[in-house]
Amino acid sequence: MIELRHLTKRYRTTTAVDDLTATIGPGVVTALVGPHGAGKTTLLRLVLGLVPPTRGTATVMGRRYADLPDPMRRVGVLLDPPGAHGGLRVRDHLLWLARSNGIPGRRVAEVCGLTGLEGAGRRRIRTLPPGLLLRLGIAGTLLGDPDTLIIDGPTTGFAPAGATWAGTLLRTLAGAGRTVLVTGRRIDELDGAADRFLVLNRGRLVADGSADDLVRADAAESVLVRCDDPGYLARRLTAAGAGVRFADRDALLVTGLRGADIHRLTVRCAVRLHELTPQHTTLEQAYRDLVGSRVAR
Ligand SMILES: Nc1ncnc2c1ncn2[C@@H]1O[C@H](COP(=O)(O)OP(=O)(O)OP(=O)(O)O)[C@@H](O)[C@H]1O
Repeated sequence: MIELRHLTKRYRTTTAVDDLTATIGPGVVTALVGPHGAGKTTLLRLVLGLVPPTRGTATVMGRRYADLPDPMRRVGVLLDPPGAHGGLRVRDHLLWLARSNGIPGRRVAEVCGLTGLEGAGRRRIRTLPPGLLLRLGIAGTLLGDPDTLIIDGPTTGFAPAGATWAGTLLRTLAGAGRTVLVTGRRIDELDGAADRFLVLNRGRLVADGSADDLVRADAAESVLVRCDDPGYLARRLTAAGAGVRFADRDALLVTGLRGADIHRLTVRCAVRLHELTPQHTTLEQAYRDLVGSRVAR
């Protein structure tokens, strides 16, 4: 269980994390998603005590990470792929990691089995392709059999098969009762992996829910409108406080007003309506609507 209470981190001119409150519980994979600079890494660094908060608290199982006894057995952390010891063989890297944390060497074979690295134990780390490096990173987080896993970008930059593999493993680990927190910039890459999304934009939590919740919330607010004078209607809708953009040359996508209100307005300003359809959006579109045009590739 990870608890964030009014968590805030200000750098000189930037509020990287802004008054964030959330509980990240066991049994599901929770994904922290947001574009470049949204504050994801800062949030993880705050949880791990690598930077002090300006305000608020972050605890793991009720304690600050720095106060956890034997943290590697409680929290498995992967912030960067393990590239630093490129000359080491996979098995030796994991053995070194286990021994330096008081974990029995037999765990190495177990975590290699869990992550599909059985055949790669003798390979040198610098020869591993990104997908195997990710597996090695995750294997390292599992050595201490922790209740909580924090993994930065497990699906970022990998081929779809690698992202699917990571998603399936993370779901299995969460299904066994662990708390699993992952991050990413692209929500579509995490769609199969995560049960719950915390969407971060400019340091603020702008949505919290399942993929279905996010899609439903977005669809409820968005209506496609076709009429004989979209430019004029767009101005009237904007004046009425709606968000309006052109979906194509003669269709408007309207947010902030319900279909019935839009209909009333078209009658009042004598615009002939051709179509008024609440939108069934995609997760990707819902995410774009939440974070604006800042979605990174
Ligand atoms: N040490 C620092 N000093 C000053 N500003 C910082 C520092 N670390 C992060 N920031 C700023 O805080 C904001 C959030 O950055 P952060 O790295 O947490 O975002 P992110 O969501 O992880 O982005 P990315 O996906 O690009 O890694 C950015 O505006 C960044 O420039």
